[in-house]
Amino acid sequence: MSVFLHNNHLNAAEDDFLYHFGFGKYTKDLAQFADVKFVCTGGSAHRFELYAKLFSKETALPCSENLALSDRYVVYKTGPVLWINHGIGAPSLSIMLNETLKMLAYAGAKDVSFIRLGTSGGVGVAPGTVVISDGAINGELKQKYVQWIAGERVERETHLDEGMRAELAQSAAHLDIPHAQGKTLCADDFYEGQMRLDGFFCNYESEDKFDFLRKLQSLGVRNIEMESTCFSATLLRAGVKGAICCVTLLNRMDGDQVKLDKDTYLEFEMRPFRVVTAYIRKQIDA
Ligand SMILES: O=P(O)(O)O[C@@H]1C[C@H](O)[C@@H](CO)O1
Ligand SMILES: O=c1cc[nH]c(=O)[nH]1
Repeated sequence: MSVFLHNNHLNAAEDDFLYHFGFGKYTKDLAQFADVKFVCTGGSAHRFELYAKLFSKETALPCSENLALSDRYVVYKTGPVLWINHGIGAPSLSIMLNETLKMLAYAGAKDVSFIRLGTSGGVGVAPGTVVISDGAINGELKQKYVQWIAGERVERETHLDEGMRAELAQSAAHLDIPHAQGKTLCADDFYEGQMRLDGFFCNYESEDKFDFLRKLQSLGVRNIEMESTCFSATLLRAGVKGAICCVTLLNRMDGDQVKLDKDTYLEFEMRPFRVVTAYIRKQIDA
């Protein structure tokens, strides 16, 4: 199904400059994105440059240079797969999704799926576990994404594609990568919103934190990050399939600080990549 614009103010004949990518309809031939089938995204620019170049090496698909002309995001293309970082949190992710979805709509891309490859904090799961999300909940512990528009509170449904989740889980199993299925809490900050005790501010006690983590566990939550509700709700609204694959850097039941040595961090960061690229290569048989 085509990615189509949900905005009748945009005129097909007029220019549209995608400011945060640094290019637009009249400055870059967006037709080059017509064959895109997968958009892989996650927080850090360096991670997605690394992923794009590794995927290119493994598949012999050529890797573009960074197609973004701004310093906000990177956009790499390897055949039918785009690699775009989204920064930290829903506001940054929302900008990236809006501009990526417009770019794909202008290009006439069809049957595109988005996958978030990220890091997270585990809730009762060991560090290094790849959590493949079956739902996203917000800070109110509801499966909703809340936007404020015109001073009004707008609630959006969150949803993740069950077929993709199951196939990603199968891919993890085949690769012997420790994985779990569960809901993901999308917090609006890294410290108090995730009930860390090590932020600059902390007005609650340790037992409050553990009460909350146990409550999350009882709701089926297995990890905490900062983009899942915006990611899943925006894609549902756009009519595009989405999945979330985040490795845990720690078990929050055992502490708050991320204290991995560089090699372990890099090995953990490669786990979602290995799971997702095995899944993608099966789809595009590259
Ligand atoms: O994709 P990343 O690794 O950025 O996801 C998590 C959630 C926040 O973006 C960030 C906080 O450390 O990592
Ligand atoms: O604990 C963590 C680790 C990574 N990202 C988060 O949002 N929380």
